[in-house]
Amino acid sequence: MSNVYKVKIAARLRPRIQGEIDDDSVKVCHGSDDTGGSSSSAESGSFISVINPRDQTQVFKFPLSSCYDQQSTQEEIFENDVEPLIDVVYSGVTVTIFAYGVTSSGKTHTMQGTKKDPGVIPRVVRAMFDKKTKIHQYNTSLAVSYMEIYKDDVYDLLIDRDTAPKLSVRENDAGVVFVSNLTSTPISSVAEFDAVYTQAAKRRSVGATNLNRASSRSHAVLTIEASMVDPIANITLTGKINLVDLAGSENNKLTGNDPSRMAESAAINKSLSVLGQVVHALNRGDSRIPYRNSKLTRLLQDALGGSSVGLLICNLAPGTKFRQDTLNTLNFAVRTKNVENKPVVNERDNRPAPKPHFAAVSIQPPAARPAPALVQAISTSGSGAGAGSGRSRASLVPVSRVPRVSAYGGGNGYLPFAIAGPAPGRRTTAISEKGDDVDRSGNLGIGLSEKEIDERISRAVEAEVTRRMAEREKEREKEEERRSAMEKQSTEDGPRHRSRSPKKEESLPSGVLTPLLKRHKDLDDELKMRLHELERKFERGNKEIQLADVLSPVSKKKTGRAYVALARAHSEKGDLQVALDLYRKAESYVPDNIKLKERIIEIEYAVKNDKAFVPSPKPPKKAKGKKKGKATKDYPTEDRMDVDDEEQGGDRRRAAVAEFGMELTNTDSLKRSLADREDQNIKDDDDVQTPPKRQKRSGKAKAVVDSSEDEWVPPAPAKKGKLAVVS
Ligand SMILES: Nc1ncnc2c1ncn2[C@@H]1O[C@H](COP(=O)(O)OP(=O)(O)OP(=O)(O)O)[C@@H](O)[C@H]1O
Repeated sequence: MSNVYKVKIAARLRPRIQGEIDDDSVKVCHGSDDTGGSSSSAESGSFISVINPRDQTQVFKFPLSSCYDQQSTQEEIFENDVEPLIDVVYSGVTVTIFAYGVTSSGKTHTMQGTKKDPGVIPRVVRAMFDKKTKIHQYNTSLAVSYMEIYKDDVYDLLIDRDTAPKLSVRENDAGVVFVSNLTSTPISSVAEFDAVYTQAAKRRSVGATNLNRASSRSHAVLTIEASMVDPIANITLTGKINLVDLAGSENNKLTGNDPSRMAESAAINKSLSVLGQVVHALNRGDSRIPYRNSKLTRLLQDALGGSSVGLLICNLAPGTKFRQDTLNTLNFAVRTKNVENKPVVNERDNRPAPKPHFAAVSIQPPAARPAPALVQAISTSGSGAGAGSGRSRASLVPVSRVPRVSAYGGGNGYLPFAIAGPAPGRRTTAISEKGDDVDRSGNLGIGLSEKEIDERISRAVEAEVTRRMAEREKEREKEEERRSAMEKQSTEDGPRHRSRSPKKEESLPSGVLTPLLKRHKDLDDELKMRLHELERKFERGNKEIQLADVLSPVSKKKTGRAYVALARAHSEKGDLQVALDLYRKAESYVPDNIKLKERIIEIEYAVKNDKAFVPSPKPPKKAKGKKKGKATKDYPTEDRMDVDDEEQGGDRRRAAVAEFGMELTNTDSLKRSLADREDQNIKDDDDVQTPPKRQKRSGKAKAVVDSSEDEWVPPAPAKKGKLAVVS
């Protein structure tokens, strides 16, 4: 696998604070040193050891690439783990650093720090400006945005608290998640940033008292975006760094009984729990990752299993009362370190887009080229990124693990990773102000109205039906010829052969076959015919089902509706066989429609018995209830299948059932009974049985796995006094 970068994990144990009881049960160790140390290094094989709170003789060991002990400085963390990422940002890649940990474990201290002891954020900004002056081939500009997620709502921290509306998180067709209308303020110096940030940070804390928003109870996301315009190559690279100070997970018992506190706490725990589920699902390689279950994970999705570079700083508190939380945090850390991202360079081609040829109008995948060598250098996965230093436009491939992209190509405006509001002068064409995909109508690529599409479907269906009918007619003629040839042959062959011919059976003197046998023979013939028909239908149906599988629910309904309309028209004209075929096709798209099934039975009966079929009149509009409205929405009045006159249709159906029995009349029943018989054979042969309980049990197992997301579950007991390695 190329270009894979694992999320990097650092852990930092903060010093004991006043009044805190620290029993030394959490230690930072480096290499063979089990006693702790003062520095950390990715190469040292460092780990955190924690004494099991339930069994003091057992020690758990969590190996992580960077472990910082109580004496570690802000500078160390920045230099070891953060500074190398600045170059990654300037290569056009998105970087996300997030601080995770229980309340008061030191997340804000690590990310923000104090004036005297600045943390990651101010250091990153300074480094960004320093680096900017060294990049000469680009015209580089920086911009900042800052938001918080409070009780699963997103607020802009760069605008006045009183006027700050809830912002919506959106995703365009290219899979880019962004915050609609988030302010992005250009900054030209560290001082300018400081002014903006100080103001915003105040808003956050003011919110804690006035508007029921507290900094420690919201997730704060600060984004510095670097736009690098290369005037010679006519491209723009956009690198970003998202600095996320997560709210602390906390024990509800400690938050007090204040209902609003409890609600905050529940929201925090829920979003962090979803974060855990996302990591767990990524580790399991699930096809569905529950990013959408919280705003936090939606916004962080690019950093977890996406196309950005991620660094998770796990903050740990030394106090005994935090021991269980420390284990939870470390458990989360070891899981996250297996999450893989596939970073891409966000590059926009500034050349005007060529006029699209009518036959090739489609949404262009984004420009993405392999992440630069710098990403390789910082990658701990060892898999290496592609070189990609050339400026030529790379092939347009989706690169993230989940089908998602970081840039929007096709000569349109660039839309950066997740957290982005509409900045002035850009991302104008790919995404509208409201975050809607401007090309929504063009999604179909051919600018047709729904009516035109329906008409086209109808025409295509009609043409296909005509073709198939002609085919069937030819087959019938051939069959007829074959049969008459056989008959001729048997007549010529004389009495010996004639005695074995079916004709002979038919010509048996009356009374030799009892009426029962006669009926048996009729049923046998009928069954053969039906089986033959079923086989053909199965083949045909398979194709329809395959097509139905790839259509959206709306398209399925539309196609089903088109078939129903055509079928109805044919049944009115008296072409019952054609109508039947069309109704069956419709069934592939709307398999659960009972009325449609009934209609099929009725027409089958009419065809079989060569009887006329009069479609039941359309029902008068019922002026009540939402329920009816819904049905009408599914099927427009003229086409919908809930139009049967129960008495008329029901009689016919009952007659059909009486005549053929369900096995012969209702294809589903026949299929089912055949399938049942098949199943039974398999069981008899192999004695394979799936106990119904099994599913129940697996359900329970899942519940255990899920619950383990939030609560640390000790691994199988290790030998007393030994280390249990959690990796
Ligand atoms: N490395 C450190 N060195 C010195 N003091 C620290 C360190 N880490 C944290 N602290 C102190 O510990 C206290 C709690 O830290 P902080 O507010 O950063 O925690 P937090 O995890 O952000 O909490 P919350 O989730 O409630 O926001 C603060 O008083 C902070 O100054």
